[in-house]
Amino acid sequence: MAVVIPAKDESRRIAPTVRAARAIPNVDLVLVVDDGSEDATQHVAREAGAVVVRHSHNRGKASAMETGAAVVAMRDTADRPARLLLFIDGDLGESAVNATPLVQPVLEGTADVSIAVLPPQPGAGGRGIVVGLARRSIQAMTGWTPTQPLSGMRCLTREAFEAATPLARGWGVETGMTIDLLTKGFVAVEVPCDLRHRPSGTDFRGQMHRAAQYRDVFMAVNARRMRGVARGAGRALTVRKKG
Ligand SMILES: O=c1ccn([C@@H]2O[C@H](COP(=O)(O)OP(=O)(O)O)[C@@H](O)[C@H]2O)c(=O)[nH]1
Ligand SMILES: O=C(O)[C@@H](COP(=O)(O)O)O[C@H]1O[C@H](CO)[C@@H](O)[C@H](O)[C@H]1O
Repeated sequence: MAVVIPAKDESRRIAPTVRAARAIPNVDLVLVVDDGSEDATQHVAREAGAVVVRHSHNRGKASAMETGAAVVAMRDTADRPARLLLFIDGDLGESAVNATPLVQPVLEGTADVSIAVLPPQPGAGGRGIVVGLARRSIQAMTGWTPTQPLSGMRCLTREAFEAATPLARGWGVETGMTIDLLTKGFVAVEVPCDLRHRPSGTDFRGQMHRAAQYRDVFMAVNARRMRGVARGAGRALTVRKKG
């Protein structure tokens, strides 16, 4: 199994995150995708035992995830099944080992994607606006109501990952992935995990982050709605022709 960690300017937390990821059972590859960091993320991650690849420019989280999955595929071998992909954020620190419960349902085949549900995070300043948009959109398009639709800690099979590509850009990636997988018949499950991350507060920086999240989730949902409408129109056309 491979742990893929998209990381932008995470030099303060990436070392404990990598070490904890290496302690997750069945993990034989920890890959950090340095997404154009301006700090020492790549060096710190390498020293902690990760394989590191780097974007020369910042391309956003979704792009870092795609790069990570592509690099893992290059390291998969023909004599073994493709590695499961466990995506985690770079700011989890030691708590990253608590992503372990995500693996079992996917390994056993009871789910194609497992998604971490985090406990309340001290210092979190969100008001549920982006979360609400993502949750309602997923619910409307798939019938499934996730507790934490934006949660980025996810384990999935290679097959499910490929079915979810191309990923929605930036912060829309989780919402887009959930919609794409469920509409294609894959099974998702939420799993409580005792993870701690650096939450966005109520300061200007936090609000800017939420604005970007809102924009990306909105765009991911809209693109999928349009596709749904186009498919619907295609079907209607076929039915008319037959009639
Ligand atoms: O352009 C970016 C922005 C963020 N990240 C990484 O994506 C993960 C999630 O980002 P963050 O923790 O800032 O977002 P949150 O989960 O708090 O919304 C972290 O490992 C970041 O370093 C990235 O790879 N590229
Ligand atoms: O930035 C935040 O505080 C929220 C998004 O803002 P809102 O609470 O929807 O206004 O998103 C974060 O918190 C979620 C949990 O409530 C996590 O699932 C997200 O990964 C995190 O970005």
